Amino acid sequence: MSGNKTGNNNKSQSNDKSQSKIRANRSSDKGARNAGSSTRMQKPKVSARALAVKVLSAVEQDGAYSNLELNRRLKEAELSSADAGLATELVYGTIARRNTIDYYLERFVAKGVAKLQPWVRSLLRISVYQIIYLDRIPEHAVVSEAVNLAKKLGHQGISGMVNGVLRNMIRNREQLHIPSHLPAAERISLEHSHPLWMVERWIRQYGEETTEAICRANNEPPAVSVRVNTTMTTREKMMEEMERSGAVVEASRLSPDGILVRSGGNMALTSWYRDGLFSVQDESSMLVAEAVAPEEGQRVLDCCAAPGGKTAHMAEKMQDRGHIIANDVHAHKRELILEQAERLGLGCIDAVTGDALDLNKRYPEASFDRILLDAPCSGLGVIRRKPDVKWSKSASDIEDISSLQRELLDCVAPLLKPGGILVYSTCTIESAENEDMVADFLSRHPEYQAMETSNWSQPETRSWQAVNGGVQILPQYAHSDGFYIARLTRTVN
Ligand SMILES: C[S@@+](CC[C@H](N)C(=O)[O-])C[C@H]1O[C@@H](n2cnc3c(N)ncnc32)[C@H](O)[C@@H]1O
Repeated sequence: MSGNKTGNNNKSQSNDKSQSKIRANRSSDKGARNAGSSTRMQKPKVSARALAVKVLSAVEQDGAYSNLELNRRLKEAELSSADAGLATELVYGTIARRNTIDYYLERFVAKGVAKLQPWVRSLLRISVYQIIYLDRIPEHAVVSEAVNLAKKLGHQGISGMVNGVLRNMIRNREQLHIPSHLPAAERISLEHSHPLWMVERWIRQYGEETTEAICRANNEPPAVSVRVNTTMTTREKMMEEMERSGAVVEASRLSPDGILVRSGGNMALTSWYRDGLFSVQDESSMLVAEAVAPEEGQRVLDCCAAPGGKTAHMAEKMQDRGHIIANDVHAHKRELILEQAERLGLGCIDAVTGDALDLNKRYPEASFDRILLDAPCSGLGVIRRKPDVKWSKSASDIEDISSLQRELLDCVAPLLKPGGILVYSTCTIESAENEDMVADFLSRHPEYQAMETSNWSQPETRSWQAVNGGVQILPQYAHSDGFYIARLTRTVN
């Protein structure tokens, strides 16, 4: 019996290991391009592991965003591409697997993980991450690197403790598994490293099996995909050009404008990107403009537009003919929208700053053919890209953001022309922010109706759960981000 359990766990760990390997390859791809011509011979200012420890400590202690902190420190450190890849892997992997790692560490750290100094905790976590999830680094190397770093950052006592904990774990490796007899929520939370409250919430919404699939998918490395700027080229031509240069690409089955890039380096650093031939965007996110289906010459309102990915996609679909008002509450984000528009050569976008809750005071009733409300949300659909979201959000954040979403919908609803289309989208999988939100809106707005999802979706997406004119995309369906997209119309009075 126990042999079986261990067997299962080993299997899931080896799958996890191969997933991490893919993530590492992708990271070092990214590192290679990021490092660019500055791949240096001289000794780097800091090692990959020291950098990862500093980033993780800043995330935990100061609430820093892992991506910003990592990018800033990578720029300063000038690591080789391989080391930049390792540092990236250690930061994201350790954040993604934090629950599981701490569960294992807890048995070996005498005074408890919570009582450790933040940098020591981070050092132990990255070391356990390497031991469990990376098969390319020998265990003895993990221990000696950790001990050396502990000596450098602390003192002899700490390095001795680090040495003892890690060696003890390696000696007792058979203890590193999650008991299968635990209640489902607890087991999923520990095995796939998600907070218990989140797992319990998803089990209530989706059931155990789907919740486990969501959590497993959230630990996969995200795919790289680009959206072709159809005002400049076609998907076929773009794919041919990318293949000629050695990239491995395939056409997205979700979006007619999307290309999946299986290998080819950091797409945002290519001349194609600089010249505006494509944008880097997740496949689920590309479906939003598909649902809006803006037509040439129309007047479109994008209520919460920054940084402008979907605004630009809508402008491309309109062949840059018509008028899109791209609004965002943050003045500094207007620049981001303008940069996108300029890079992509799109002139029909008018970027404005203001609270979307005031849009009904700024524009006359029934003045737009299309409205996109890509609402601020809890972001629980993009955990693969931003694993910190798991640990930084709470159930009360979902309640707070839901009440803003409700107000936003009410405020922009009168601005749509009868017969027009309003798309409400989020990058979360929380029903309170998604189908329940739309059901509540429809119950209070008899002038609105849900539209058939099959009119805008691709054959691939037709089997996905469709409720109230909306499609709930879960991350395991097509290995794309979790999104909700609802398409509503205002009936002609
Ligand atoms: C999900 S993001 C939008 C992403 C964007 N649609 C894209 O595709 O690039 C939500 C945006 O809403 C903005 N936002 C938050 N509250 C807002 C409000 N009250 N009014 C207008 N914009 C708001 C945020 O600044 C953020 O940029």
